[in-house]
Amino acid sequence: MTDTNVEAAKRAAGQQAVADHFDANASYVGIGSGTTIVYVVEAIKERSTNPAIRFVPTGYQSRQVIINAGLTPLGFDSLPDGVMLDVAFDGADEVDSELNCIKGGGACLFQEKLVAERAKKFVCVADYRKRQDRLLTQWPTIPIEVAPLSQNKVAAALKTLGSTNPKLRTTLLDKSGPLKTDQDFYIIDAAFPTLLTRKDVQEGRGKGDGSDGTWEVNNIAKAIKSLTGVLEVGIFSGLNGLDAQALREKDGERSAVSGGQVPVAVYFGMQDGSVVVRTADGEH
Ligand SMILES: O=C(CO)[C@H](O)[C@H](O)COP(=O)(O)O
Repeated sequence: MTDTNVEAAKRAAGQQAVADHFDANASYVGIGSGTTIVYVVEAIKERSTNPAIRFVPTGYQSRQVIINAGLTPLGFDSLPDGVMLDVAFDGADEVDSELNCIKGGGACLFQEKLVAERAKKFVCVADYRKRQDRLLTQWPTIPIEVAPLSQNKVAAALKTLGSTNPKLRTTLLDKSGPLKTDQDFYIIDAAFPTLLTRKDVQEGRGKGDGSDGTWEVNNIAKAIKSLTGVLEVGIFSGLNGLDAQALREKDGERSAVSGGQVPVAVYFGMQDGSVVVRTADGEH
């Protein structure tokens, strides 16, 4: 499989995700980071007719992609109070059968989570390499954004949680030192054994709470997030945006405080040119 085929798979995923989830009358659209999102923006550009539409980026690279496409960016902190994004699109490093994702391969996880949670619908686009049953199957580590001062302390705590080799991410030129995120924080990439899904725990494949060496996705995300010095964890888990929104509306609360981190759908561009769509109901 050549790089050209991987790029074709990404483009096919982006085109179909936009065809299914982008409404040309939308007012606010979240745009994530990475290489696949470029194809989403390309497809949006072909369809967008509303001159007042605004695109909320998840970091520097994402903002540049929006601007280079001739679209108008809007900072997350400029969104009007109480307004949710109509939809947010983003890439993923790995996706499990319950639609939990690992993100942060491009070091943008904090703003990506802010944007995903602010969207009525969060949609992911990826190529076939990211389509797995469990997280940490092919993608090796959980990216974690940490305050520079806390890096040693967090790395030690990650080892006690069972991470074999938490590593500070450096720039491509190793000698230039630690990579800095858009928040001027560091990234620790922490290897753990393959993570269990909720179903795995229900079916007795492990306790999933770390006590027997197994971790379920939501449990490890919470355990890492609770460490002082951790800004955000590159695991997107829990309820999806539509479920979270339905719960808020049922409870009579329509605020834009928190949507879901889990996509309602993930579009995987496949090696044969087709696109597989994974939702809570399965794949088609
Ligand atoms: O989380 C991300 C950046 O932090 C990206 O969305 C993720 O790494 C996917 O990137 P790509 O589309 O290049 O595979």
